[in-house]
Amino acid sequence: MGHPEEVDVIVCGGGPAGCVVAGRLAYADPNLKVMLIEGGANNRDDPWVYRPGIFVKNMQRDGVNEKATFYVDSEKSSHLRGRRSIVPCANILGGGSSINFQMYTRASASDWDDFKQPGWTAKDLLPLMKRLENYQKPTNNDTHGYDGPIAISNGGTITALAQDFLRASDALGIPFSDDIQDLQTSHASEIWAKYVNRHTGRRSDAATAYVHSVMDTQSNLYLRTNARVNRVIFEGNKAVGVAYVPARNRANGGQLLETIVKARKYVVLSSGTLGTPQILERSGVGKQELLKKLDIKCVSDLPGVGEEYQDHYTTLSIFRVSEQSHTVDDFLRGVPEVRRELFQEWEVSPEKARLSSNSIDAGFKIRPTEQELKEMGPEFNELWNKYFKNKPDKPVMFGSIVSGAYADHTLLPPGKYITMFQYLEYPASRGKIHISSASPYKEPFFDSGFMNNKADFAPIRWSYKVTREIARRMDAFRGDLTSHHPHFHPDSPAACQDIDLQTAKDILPNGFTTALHMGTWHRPSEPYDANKVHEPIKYSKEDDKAIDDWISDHVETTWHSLGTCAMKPREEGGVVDARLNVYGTQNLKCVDLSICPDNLGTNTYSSALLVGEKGADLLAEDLGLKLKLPHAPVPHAPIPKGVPATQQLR
Ligand SMILES: Cc1cc2nc3c(=O)[nH]c(=O)nc-3n(C[C@H](O)[C@H](O)[C@H](O)COP(=O)(O)OP(=O)(O)OC[C@H]3O[C@@H](n4cnc5c(N)ncnc54)[C@H](O)[C@@H]3O)c2cc1C
Repeated sequence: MGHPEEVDVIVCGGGPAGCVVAGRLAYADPNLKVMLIEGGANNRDDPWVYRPGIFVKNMQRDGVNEKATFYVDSEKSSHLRGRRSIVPCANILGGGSSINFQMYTRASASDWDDFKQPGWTAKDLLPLMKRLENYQKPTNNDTHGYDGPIAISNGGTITALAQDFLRASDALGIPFSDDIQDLQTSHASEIWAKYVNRHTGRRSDAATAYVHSVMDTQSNLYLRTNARVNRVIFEGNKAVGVAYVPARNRANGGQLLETIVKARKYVVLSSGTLGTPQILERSGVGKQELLKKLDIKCVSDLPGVGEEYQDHYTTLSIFRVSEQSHTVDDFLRGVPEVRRELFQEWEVSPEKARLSSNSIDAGFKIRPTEQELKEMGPEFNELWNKYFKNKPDKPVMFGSIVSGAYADHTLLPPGKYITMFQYLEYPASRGKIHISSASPYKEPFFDSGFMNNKADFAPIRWSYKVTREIARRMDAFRGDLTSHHPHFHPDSPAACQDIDLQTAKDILPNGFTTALHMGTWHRPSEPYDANKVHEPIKYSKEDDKAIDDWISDHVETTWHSLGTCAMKPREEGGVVDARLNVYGTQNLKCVDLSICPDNLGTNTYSSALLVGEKGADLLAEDLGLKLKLPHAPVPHAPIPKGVPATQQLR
């Protein structure tokens, strides 16, 4: 079917927020013509999307994986000891929800209240949080929903390592809770839920939930993929359409090959935190001086566009575990028989298969004690007093355990691993993104801003220590993988220790070099026994410095970009108002995580969906529509036939 040249609403960018808006509006009124334009490929029925356990593959930067765009810092950062950070971002229909790690968490109530915008308090948003969820876990609070299109469950399996982690966390004063995603809990651990449908074993992505579901039953939702939105077309300051170009500039002698589509009622920008500000600037909405320099006609002078970029920061430390542990290392390494077994298991019974899981089964949210605060230095304490002290629902750090090494296995010795993730939830550092040319094919100027505020070091340092203490108290623990830890002085009591000799013999029982005396390379300890671990490791000032250097060298994105088109007053650098209208324009809204004026303490898929739901409500009001609840039934084709598929390794 050819695409119309004019529709009612154009949604630019098919991430979670864009999918919610396009799907909800099209489903509300079959006579409303809605077009969704997405820069990446269609995700429909792609087994490399819908099988939860293969998610790591989406992060391969090998020139073949097209599901992600990798934003690289334009300049080296002195805060990262001369390194450039890299922020991967989705490039596929469904956006982040088609490639993300599927970890389900939610922001604290005060995060939304802190936006200080009418209609955006946690109380206002709670009904929308509920209407998007198909919550498939037992719970004893009233904040979840059961009839929505997005499935949340524990996935196919929970590893014994997760229980080991929860017991060890409890020993350290982090109590177990049934549900720490109740918008209030800020210091507890839980079995970490996943965006996986427990009945089908599939990833619960936003395109399947909101877009394919509507396209299966109605014909008023037009989907254009592999098409990059170049700019919004204005008449005066009124948005009346968009111009898009092919995702690859490989024809037409390098000239722009624009296709114009008209929008009778609204243009919605949902191209994500790193995409939306670029479209705005190319369209003449941004800082006047920048637009002038690039010869772009200014429609609205908004210096806040592209500023105040935020993320969450991750460090990861890797530990050895016993050979008896169940980890996904051999699957990730590509051991053929293990891979075949797991893929076949998924084809036969996806609802209970190991692949119907991300192997991230447990995690915690934590706040420091008074004593810990004293050790965290003046910069963090100042931030604490301003930001956290009177907001008891805000955690400072998240932590989680992966049952395997989240790392390139070619760099690791044989054996089994767990990875401890430490996530800083409310960094004080800020970055920015701006176009460097009017061409949609030119790389933008990007500064992630990671660690450019000193206050961000102390909480990461603290949580590195906490997760190390947890690992040591786990029954499965067999040492630190020294390459993935700070380089402490060998004489320090904090120095990392690798596997003991028994574990070495378990890994390579017939190896001629197992337990070889080359003492400087392997510093084996006494056999590990978690029952004997009672005292925490003591760290000197020098050790803390080693941790801070390690943070500078290895801190990474948590893939939770937000904040570049903030919803706040125009005179404070705001880009959109509380109804998500772009200041100084008409018929133009931004609906994605770029609109967040402050950080949200959560893995951000839930928040992107929520912003999409709120945006859909606001647009429905503007258009005089009533959204239909529940949403269209979510398709799950092709239904597994109980036989192994042929195209498993592509
Ligand atoms: C690798 C990774 C792992 C993550 N893990 C988790 C997790 O475990 N749990 C969790 O809760 N969250 C996770 N997230 C975060 C979550 O997925 C994102 O916060 C969420 O997807 C953001 O939604 P969005 O709608 O704002 O934008 P995005 O998801 O970024 O979607 C924007 C879309 O717009 C498209 N686009 C961009 N520019 C253009 C253009 N010019 N024209 C047309 N289309 C364009 C992009 O291709 C993309 O599809 C992860 C994200 C990533 C990338």
